[in-house]
Amino acid sequence: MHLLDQEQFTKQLLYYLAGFAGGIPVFVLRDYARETLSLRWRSWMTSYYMDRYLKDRTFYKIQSQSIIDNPDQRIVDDLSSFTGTALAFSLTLFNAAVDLISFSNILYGIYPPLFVVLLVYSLGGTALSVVLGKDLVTLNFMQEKKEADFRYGLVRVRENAESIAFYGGEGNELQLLVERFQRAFENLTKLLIASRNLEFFTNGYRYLIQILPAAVVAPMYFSGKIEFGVINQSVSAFNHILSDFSLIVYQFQAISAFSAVIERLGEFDDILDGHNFVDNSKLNDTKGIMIICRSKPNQACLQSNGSIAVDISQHLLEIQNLTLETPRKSDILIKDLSLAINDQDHLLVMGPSGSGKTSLLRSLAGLWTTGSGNVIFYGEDSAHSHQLVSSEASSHDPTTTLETNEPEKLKNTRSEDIFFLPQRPYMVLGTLRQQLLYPTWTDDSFSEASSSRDLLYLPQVPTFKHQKPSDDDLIRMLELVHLGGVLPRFNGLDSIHEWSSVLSLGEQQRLAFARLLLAKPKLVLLDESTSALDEANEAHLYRLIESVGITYVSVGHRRTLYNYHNQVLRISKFDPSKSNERNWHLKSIDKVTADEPKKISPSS
Ligand SMILES: Nc1ncnc2c1ncn2[C@@H]1O[C@H](COP(=O)(O)OP(=O)(O)OP(=O)(O)O)[C@@H](O)[C@H]1O
Repeated sequence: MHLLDQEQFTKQLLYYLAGFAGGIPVFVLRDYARETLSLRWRSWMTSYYMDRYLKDRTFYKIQSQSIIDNPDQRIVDDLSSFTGTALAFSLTLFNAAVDLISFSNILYGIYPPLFVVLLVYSLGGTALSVVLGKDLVTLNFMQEKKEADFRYGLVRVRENAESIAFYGGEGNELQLLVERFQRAFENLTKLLIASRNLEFFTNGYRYLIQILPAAVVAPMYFSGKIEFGVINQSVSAFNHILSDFSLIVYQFQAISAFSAVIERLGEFDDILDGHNFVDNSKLNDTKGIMIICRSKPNQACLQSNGSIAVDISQHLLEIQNLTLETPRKSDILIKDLSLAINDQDHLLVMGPSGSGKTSLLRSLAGLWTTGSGNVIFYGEDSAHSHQLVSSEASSHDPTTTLETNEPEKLKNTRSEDIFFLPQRPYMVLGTLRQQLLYPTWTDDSFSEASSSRDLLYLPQVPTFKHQKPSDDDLIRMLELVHLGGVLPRFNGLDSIHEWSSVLSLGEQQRLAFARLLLAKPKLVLLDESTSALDEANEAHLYRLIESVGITYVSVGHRRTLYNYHNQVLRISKFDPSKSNERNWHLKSIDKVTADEPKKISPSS
């Protein structure tokens, strides 16, 4: 025995210090590498999920069919915890496997039955903890949802701050928010109780077994079969193996939270892959509205029925026997509509509120496909000729579409020859330049300069035939739509503001027209796009778009709009008792104004 061996002590001290100096960088760098890997994985997954979320109008279908809650939270929080936890668990599993191999030998060498008892004990404990904690997965799932609902409530207050302030609706908002928080709070209380109950079991499981190795091995020491140090060795090996075998028991709460995250992401993934959407056309037993893009024929040719020779070389849009129904409930809005729109043949759609004017535009845009009939867009460029069918209608046999001599490709992208201006001008988050370029071009100065570019899954952005406008073009366009004053007010094109709050509705509508004039499509569908403008500005904008050769279909109520259109489509509310009658009629503007008492001229 070495008593008072200072030399050996110093040597051991130095070993310890050397181990310390070597170990610290290894541990720190291991954690750093794990975090970096998790971040890279998250970056890739986030951009991959966002790409699929925005593709094929999935975001619209999710919202309009209310299929899953809070897709935003799934992209932000769930993906982050999935990547972080998945990596952490993989490392924990790896460590446990290495640990198990190292210590199993030791314990098995000391006393094999102890190893077997430990194995049985931990398997039993794992099974019991799964039974006791089965509610935790559901509770964690609900907790994620309720927290996200509460946060979304707060975001809505921020987005609608002005309307709420005008209404003086703070009291109601507070009550609604408190209710949402309360739901999250109640669920969290249940979650805490379930965790507490599980903790009773986990702690009992952890400490009850502690006396076993000493109790079993100590008699062997007393009978002189083993040395005293072996008792400690067996207790230590026993505890290592216990925690390796008991990973599920000890980490049950983290595992149940992870399962909830996987469940939420799995659900989202199915939706993004196109499963679970309601196929309204199948529900309603109708064919669905087909949207077809074709290249324009060079000369007059026969129409598909082959009977009458019609010059369709000037056609931009043709609607054939369109019967439009609302989604799900399938109330008929428009019955058997057929019309054609030629170049510079501007159509005004009128009718009482709720008759289906906006819905007609929705069907032309492919957002609503419930009903039957065909919508054919004629484009200039055969390279852009394709059959555009929304995903609901795409389940139909493509051979049932119109006969055509041209090859038609199934594709689900919007033709750049058509532009839609929705009823509510939409302002994107970003600079004034981005507002103007939207949606035709992207301002990629940020992503090109960004150092994280390589980490992201970059979706392919379609290229457009028009060249991207220069800053001078953008400034000229702002002046053209009478928005020149906005530039000095907000310090140029690079300024970032909450544009939907800092610009008046009329200014936003003018900005939307600037986008339209920059994109110069062949055809634009305008849904009450000048409703917030004075008559002089309205007349100015209509003349501008006509002068650059854009043909337009407008929805509106004002009679001043007669001045800028050639024909009027008047839709009346569909009467189910006259289900075979059409609820629309088309008149030339001269006939309409002759029937009306007085044509109203703009004050300009
Ligand atoms: N998502 C939907 N599901 C079912 N019905 C809908 C949906 N959206 C709108 N509707 C209904 O369809 C009908 C037509 O709506 P639409 O917005 O086309 O009317 P509109 O003629 O444009 O009215 P307004 O002039 O008031 O804007 C309305 O009765 C409306 O309630």
